[in-house]
Amino acid sequence: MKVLEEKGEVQTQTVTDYVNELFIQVQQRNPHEKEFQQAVKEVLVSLVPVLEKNPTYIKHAVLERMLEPDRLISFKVPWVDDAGNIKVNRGYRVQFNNAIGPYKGGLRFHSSVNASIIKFLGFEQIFKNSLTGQPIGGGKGGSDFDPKGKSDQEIMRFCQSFMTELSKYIGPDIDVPAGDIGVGAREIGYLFGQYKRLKGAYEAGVLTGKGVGYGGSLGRKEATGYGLVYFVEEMLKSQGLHFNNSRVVVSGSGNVSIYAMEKAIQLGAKVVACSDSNGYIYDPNGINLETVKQLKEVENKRIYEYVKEHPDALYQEGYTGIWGIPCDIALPCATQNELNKEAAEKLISNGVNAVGEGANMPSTLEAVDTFIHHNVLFAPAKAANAGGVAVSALEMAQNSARIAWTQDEVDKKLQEIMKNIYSKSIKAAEDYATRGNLVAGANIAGFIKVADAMIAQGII
Ligand SMILES: NC(=O)C1=CN([C@@H]2O[C@H](COP(=O)(O)OP(=O)(O)OC[C@H]3O[C@@H](n4cnc5c(N)ncnc54)[C@H](O)[C@@H]3O)[C@@H](O)[C@H]2O)C=CC1
Ligand SMILES: O=C(O)CCC(=O)C(=O)O
Repeated sequence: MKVLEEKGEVQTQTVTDYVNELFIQVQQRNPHEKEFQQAVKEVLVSLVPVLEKNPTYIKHAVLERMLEPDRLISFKVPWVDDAGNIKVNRGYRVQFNNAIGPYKGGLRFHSSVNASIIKFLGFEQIFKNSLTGQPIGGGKGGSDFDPKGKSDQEIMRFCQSFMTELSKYIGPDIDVPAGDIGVGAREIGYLFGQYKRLKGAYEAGVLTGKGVGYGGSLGRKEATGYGLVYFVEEMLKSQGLHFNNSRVVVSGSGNVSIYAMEKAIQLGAKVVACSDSNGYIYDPNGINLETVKQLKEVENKRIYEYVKEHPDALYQEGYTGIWGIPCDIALPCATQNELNKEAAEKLISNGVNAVGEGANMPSTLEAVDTFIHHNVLFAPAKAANAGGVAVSALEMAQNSARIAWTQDEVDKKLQEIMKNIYSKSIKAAEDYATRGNLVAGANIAGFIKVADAMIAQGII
């Protein structure tokens, strides 16, 4: 491909051809991995102006090297259920890129988990982690194990078996997993216990999201949801808007969703709807967060139970209908591709001002284009949900220094990090002629730091 003249002018068409060819290679090398291909496509399109201005990234084959994970580990996870039956699940860890720090990213336990989902998450994590400004590379992992309906003892046995294999590949300076869908403080506790037992050493920094009593950071539980709202507030402010007095719809009712609702309510918003994978609730009086926390964090119940305590609220089966509820701000916080073009159009026709992605890749490519085309303020996941991993990196820092910061100290650092990510993304969008487009800005700013580190470190 003749695009490598470092000093010569590189034609727009040529770079676009180069990027298109790269995408075809990704499709051929990763057939059937539609989520991974989707995540790659969004990034490649954003990077065209960067490659035009800096052909050195093409010369050094930075993208070719970045699109191939350093390694994808897949392993057997045998475990025994309460009835004595032997079960086998598949575990994964993708170690995508460690140019700027140890691999870092969560573990997802959900029946839908496969290589494509783990690779899309790991790929996005490279850019997100770079945006935080902290020394963390990109990784992700998980299993097709579904914790729903499993007893505590079954979950413990599964986690112990999973860690028995995973422990061969991780370490505080190698790869540091954390939680994601289906993995919270309970699972991290079991995983940490097994790692400690296998290594015979207390390596606190090997996992983040630990309980605060044994090396976890105050504020980690809240970090992704709070960080999302801090980011969106910054974006709203640029247009003279605020959460105060706004009407908000938040999908999901897990870790990210609950703390996004909490911070939005603290800032004066009225949150009128949330959901789980079965359906959604609409409460015209504003969601009672204590009830949601009790159902989801304590009792592990379905969201429809909410209406038993709040008779004015309505429950609807199906999770996409939530986007038909009129709101000023929509925060998709459940899972990938939960918001499609049709849902985006519905939100727009109902007058939505802003969308902030708490989940990873919750909007389809068509939905993102629709929001941008209609000038809806749009905060992409890589930037907007980076608060979780950012506080994970703060947890690693506290573990290394053997100190513990207060909730307030952590929260101040989180606010600062989210503001920086916002301004970095806005500036990158402006520098590369995509003014106001945070999708492009976040991809570009995240990419440049990692790409420069890769070039500095040679062909590896
Ligand atoms: N936990 C964290 O720190 C971070 C999580 N994320 C992303 O946020 C999203 C949510 O993660 P968590 O809150 O941690 O998980 P969680 O397991 O605590 O909650 C997930 C929520 O999404 C719902 N859900 C799952 N599949 C769904 C579907 N198909 N339709 C509708 N709802 C569905 C579940 O019912 C639950 O309410 C995921 O995309 C995750 O990758 C992103 C950054 C950090
Ligand atoms: O805290 C972490 O390391 C992981 C967070 C995560 O999985 C994510 O940002 O999607």
